[in-house]
Amino acid sequence: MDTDSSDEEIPVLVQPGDDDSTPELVPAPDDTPVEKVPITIITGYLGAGKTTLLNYILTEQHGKKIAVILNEFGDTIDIEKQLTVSDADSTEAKPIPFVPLANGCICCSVKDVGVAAIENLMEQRGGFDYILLETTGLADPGNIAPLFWLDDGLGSSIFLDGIVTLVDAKNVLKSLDEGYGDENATKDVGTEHDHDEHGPLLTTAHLQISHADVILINKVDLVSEQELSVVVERIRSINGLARIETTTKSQVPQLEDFILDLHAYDEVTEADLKFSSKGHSHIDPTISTSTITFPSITSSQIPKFDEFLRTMLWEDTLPGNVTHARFEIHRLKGRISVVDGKVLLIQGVRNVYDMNEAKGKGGESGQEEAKLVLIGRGVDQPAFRESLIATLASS
Ligand SMILES: Nc1nc2c(ncn2[C@@H]2O[C@H](COP(=O)(O)OP(=O)(O)OP(=O)(O)O)[C@@H](O)[C@H]2O)c(=O)[nH]1
Ligand SMILES: [Zn+2]
Repeated sequence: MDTDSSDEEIPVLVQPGDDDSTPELVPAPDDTPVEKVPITIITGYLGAGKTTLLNYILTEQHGKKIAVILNEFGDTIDIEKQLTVSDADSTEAKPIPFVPLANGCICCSVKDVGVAAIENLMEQRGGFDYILLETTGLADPGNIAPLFWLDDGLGSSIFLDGIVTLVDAKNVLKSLDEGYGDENATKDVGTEHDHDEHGPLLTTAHLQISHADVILINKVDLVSEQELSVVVERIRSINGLARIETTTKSQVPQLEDFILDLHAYDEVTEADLKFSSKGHSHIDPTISTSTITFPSITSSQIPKFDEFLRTMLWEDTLPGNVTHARFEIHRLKGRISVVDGKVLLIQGVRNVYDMNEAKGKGGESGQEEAKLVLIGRGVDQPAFRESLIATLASS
């Protein structure tokens, strides 16, 4: 089942001159400015199909030399089998062992996805032009994503292209409701100072879904159509921004639409925000997506808007005199129109955010509605909009 029927028959991207099965990409000479290498984070609960997806990508024609990074050991699935385990206890100091794979791809494995490991990988420039990172099943992508989403340092050679989350159609509801097998599951919102032992359960499955740019609901062969629609609805209610696709054996119809070159962090289009505006739902008790709409702001209100974002994301509170319950923001996207015709694009992961001016003009000058989409816990409170409006109006 395709949950996004708007696009079909999108042509496969072909590298110029690539007409056989062994694409040759010419490494850039040392003195030319090198393009940033995209990294896609592949996350998903235990056994959801991450390794199956990587194997699938590596055998498909995509005209890219992909470096695959696995941050898990002891897995017995195909890719892992090809790894030399000699460096299993020390990946920091030694060069990362690379294993050549089909299609000119390479595979390496690091125990912890540390900055050092990636820098090490980047020294092999020219050897690859895309990085796929498979996280362990219990990883919280909100902790990993900001590592690759920086303005300097690593960010100069790598950019975060997107987060893809695999979901096991058969087990995901159990994971969300019971935190099955999940040592990270918690009922607290926020800090250790404010325990709420009766709050709804926050599981790793929630975190992986809430941070995703693309969600692949895999193993659809194991569920009925009715069960699947319950799963789709639940996931959509948690993350109203992500693109959702259903798969068997992780076989995505188009790699370029769902995995590679998503550019999920450098553009915020109106289409990106359209799903989330279909009203609020409370299907999942823990995480939801909420959209705040408001009129265009003036240039002089931009610092006020920034103050709202900073307070919300860095201080976990809302500016202005509003009362609100605790909240926790995982993902944020916005298009804010300014009356002079500019459009500001906002992107956030946890407490990291970025505000840029859109390259082209938005809609009609000053006519586009401003829209801010929040994904997280407790985001569905009217206080968010009240605080924003009050902060914009303050002097
Ligand atoms: N029935 C069915 N089985 C699948 C599907 N996709 C993957 N599997 C199987 O599910 C098991 C787990 O798949 P993996 O790709 O190893 O999952 P993973 O997310 O990498 O697992 P971990 O790394 O252990 O967290 C394997 O035995 C796969 O063959 C599917 O669509 N349907
Ligand atoms: Zn795996």
